[in-house]
Amino acid sequence: MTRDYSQFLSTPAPEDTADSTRPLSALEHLGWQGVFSQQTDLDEMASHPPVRITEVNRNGLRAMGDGIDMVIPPGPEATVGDWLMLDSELPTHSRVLERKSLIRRRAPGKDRKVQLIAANIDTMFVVTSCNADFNVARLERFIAMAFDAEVTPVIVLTKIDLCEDPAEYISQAKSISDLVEVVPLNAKSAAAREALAPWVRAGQTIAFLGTSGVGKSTLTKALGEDLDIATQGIREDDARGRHTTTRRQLYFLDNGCGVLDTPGMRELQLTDAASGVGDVFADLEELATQCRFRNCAHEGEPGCAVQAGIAAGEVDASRLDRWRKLAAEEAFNSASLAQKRAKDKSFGKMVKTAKTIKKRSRK
Ligand SMILES: Nc1nc2c(ncn2[C@@H]2O[C@H](COP(=O)(O)OP(=O)(O)OP(=O)(O)O)[C@@H](O)[C@H]2O)c(=O)[nH]1
Ligand SMILES: [Zn+2]
Repeated sequence: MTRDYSQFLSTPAPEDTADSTRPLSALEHLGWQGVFSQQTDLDEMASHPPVRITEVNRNGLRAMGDGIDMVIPPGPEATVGDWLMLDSELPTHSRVLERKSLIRRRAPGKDRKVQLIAANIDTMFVVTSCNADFNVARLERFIAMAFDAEVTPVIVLTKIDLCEDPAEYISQAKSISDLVEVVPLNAKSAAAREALAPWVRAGQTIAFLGTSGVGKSTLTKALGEDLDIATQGIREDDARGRHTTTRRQLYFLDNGCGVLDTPGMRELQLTDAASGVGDVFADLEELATQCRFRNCAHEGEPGCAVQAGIAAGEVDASRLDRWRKLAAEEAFNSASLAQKRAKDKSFGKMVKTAKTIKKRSRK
C-alpha cells in the first residue's frame, strides 16, 4: 500500500499544532516535526516511509510509523527516539535523520565509549524534591547536560506539600538560570498534570531526570493514568530463554505526548557538555570577559571582574565554586575522551601497519 505523505511536508511547528483544531496525523502523534520533514521529500517518503525508534534491545530496533510496527535487525547507528527513513528491503540501510536533540553518556568502565541514550527529546523535566535531595550543584549539572543535548530543561520541584517553606527551594532553583522555568508541585495532586501541561502536548517528546525517590514515576502516572496499550510491558526472552517483562522505552500518553524512559538516563554523566556548562553560567562567563587577563583564574589576580562582582555582592561566591568544579569536570571528561579517540586511532594505525608488514613478509 502506498501512503500519501504530502501533508507532512508542510508540517507546522509543534507550537502551532497544539492550538490548531486539525487532528494530528499518525506520524505527528509519534513526534514527527518540521525539522524532520525538511530533511526529506515526497518521493523518499513514499519509497522509504519515516519510522521512529521506540525501543532498542538485543533483537534490534523497534520501529513505528504510519501503519508500521516492526523490528529492524541491529545495525543502524540509532537510538531510542530517532527517526529513520525505512528501507524495507534492506532495513539495516535505513537513513537516520539528523537529530533535533541527542543525549549521550560516557559508558562506565575502562574504554569510556560514548553511548547514545536518547534522541529527539523536546523537554527534559529535571526533578528534585523540597528536601534533602535538593542540591543546586546537581541541578546545574543536569541542566548543563540538557542544554548541551539541545533539550529544553524545566526544573520540577516535588513534595511542596511535605515542606514547611518551599519558597527558599524555589528561589534557589530559580537562581540557577534565567532560561529555565521552575515548577513547584505536589506530584500526587490532581494539579500536577495541569502544571506540566504546557510541555506535555501532542507531538512532543518529554523525559524525566532525577535521583531515585523524587517522584518521577508518580509524575508519569499523573500525566496518563490511562496510558495506551503501548505502555504495557513487553515480553522478551532473556539470554537464558526466560521471559522477562521490560518497560517500553518510548511510549505515548493518551494526549499524544511521547515519554522517553530509558535505563541509561538514570546514569547520566557530564560528557562533552562544554556548551551546556557555558549556558548555565552564562552570566559568569560574560563577566569573565571583563577580567584584565584573558586566562584569569579569578583567584585574586589584579583586575578580576568576577572577584569584583563577588566583593560587590553581585556574584555568589559558592556559584563561582560550582562553576569551576563543573567546568573542570567537563574538561577532564572531554580530555580523556579525546585521548581515547587518539589512542584508538594510533592503535588502528598500528594494526594496519602490522598487517601490511605481515602481507609483505608473505610475498
Ligand atoms: N507527598 C508527596 N509524596 C510524593 C511526591 N512525589 C513523590 N512522592 C512519593 O515519594 C515516593 C517516591 O516517588 P516515586 O515517584 O516512586 O519516585 P521516582 O523518582 O520514580 O523514584 P525511582 O523510581 O526510584 O527513580 C512515593 O512514595 C511517592 O508517592 C509529592 O510531591 N508529594
Ligand atoms: Zn577573573
